Amino acid sequence: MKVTVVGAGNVGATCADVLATREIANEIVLVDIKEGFAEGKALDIWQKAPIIGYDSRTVGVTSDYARTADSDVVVITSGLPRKPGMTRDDLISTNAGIVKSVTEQVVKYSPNAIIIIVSNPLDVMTYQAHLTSGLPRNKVFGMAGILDTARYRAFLAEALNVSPKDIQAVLMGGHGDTMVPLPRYTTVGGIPVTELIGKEELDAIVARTTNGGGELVKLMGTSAWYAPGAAAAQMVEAIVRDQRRVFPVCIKLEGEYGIDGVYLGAPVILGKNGIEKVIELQLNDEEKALLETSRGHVKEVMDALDNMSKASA
Ligand SMILES: NC(=O)C1=CN([C@@H]2O[C@H](COP(=O)(O)OP(=O)(O)OC[C@H]3O[C@@H](n4cnc5c(N)ncnc54)[C@H](O)[C@@H]3O)[C@@H](O)[C@H]2O)C=CC1
Ligand SMILES: O=C([O-])CC(=O)C(=O)O
Repeated sequence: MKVTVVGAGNVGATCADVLATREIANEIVLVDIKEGFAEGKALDIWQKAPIIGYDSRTVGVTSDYARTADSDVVVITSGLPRKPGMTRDDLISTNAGIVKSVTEQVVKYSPNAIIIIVSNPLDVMTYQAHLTSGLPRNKVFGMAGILDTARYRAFLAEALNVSPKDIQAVLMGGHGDTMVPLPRYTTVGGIPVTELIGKEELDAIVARTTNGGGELVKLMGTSAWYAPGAAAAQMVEAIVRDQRRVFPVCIKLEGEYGIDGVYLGAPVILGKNGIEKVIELQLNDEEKALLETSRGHVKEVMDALDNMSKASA
């Protein structure tokens, strides 16, 4: 299996490192626009192989997409991260151009690849990649839900003093302030979380999760990368190993949840064809209202992208 990761910065290099360390693909190509940067990161990861003990090969290139040809999966992380005081949406004008030009090169050399978008604003950059690639929705989708639920699971594990492995959770909606955590679907070793934690503490954890990216931006001056890179690698693994994992993923909804043509997080089955199935939960009225708010917000940003594209045409 051949996997390309575009953007050799914090998230892209971490993703490539997890892919190599866990031998998820035997060939991993890292691409960046900055001269020599991807080459250096790939070489460093390859030099870690004898120490940790893996044989996945990492190769770095500067904008040489011919070297990415016939990739099975491509992860796009290229683009600016936000700084304190910014929202993810503030990145739209710069990152839309980057995601567009990168996607053009990716599909030119790997027309059959499955594309996973990571660049922000996530839902709208996934829309951009879909517009540029012309790929069906099962082959171009975004990473956010695994990260958002991982944060939520980590906070809960700390509060309950249990292993994060035993916390199962799903969330929906856009990757931003309007994300829709679903505590009703959270279990701890099969036990509904509401039996183990009080409402006030759970509400505080949900609120911290919603602001999970912002908390790290404030602490570090740039956004997170260890968990995001690992989350993207976990999606690649589900695809290349045809695991049929159930994850929340950003996908174009086509009638599910009564929503058509908007990119939002929803639970799916992820396997060798990319998105194998969108799972429809029976949301209650409160959850439906939160999802509607999220839909409205993401649609506004999608419309802003359409207007930007018209203005520059
Ligand atoms: N979906 C999610 O949950 C998350 C998304 N992100 C987003 O991922 C993106 C990357 O974040 P970081 O890795 O921290 O940023 P970074 O600045 O460390 O790395 C970005 C890399 O993209 C490269 N790049 C820029 N234009 C390019 C082009 N045209 N072709 C190839 N490479 C290009 C840059 O040279 C840089 O090395 C940001 O947009 C960030 O907001 C970050 C964390 C989580
Ligand atoms: O917060 C950011 O800008 C990066 C991101 O999407 C996250 O870490 O959730």
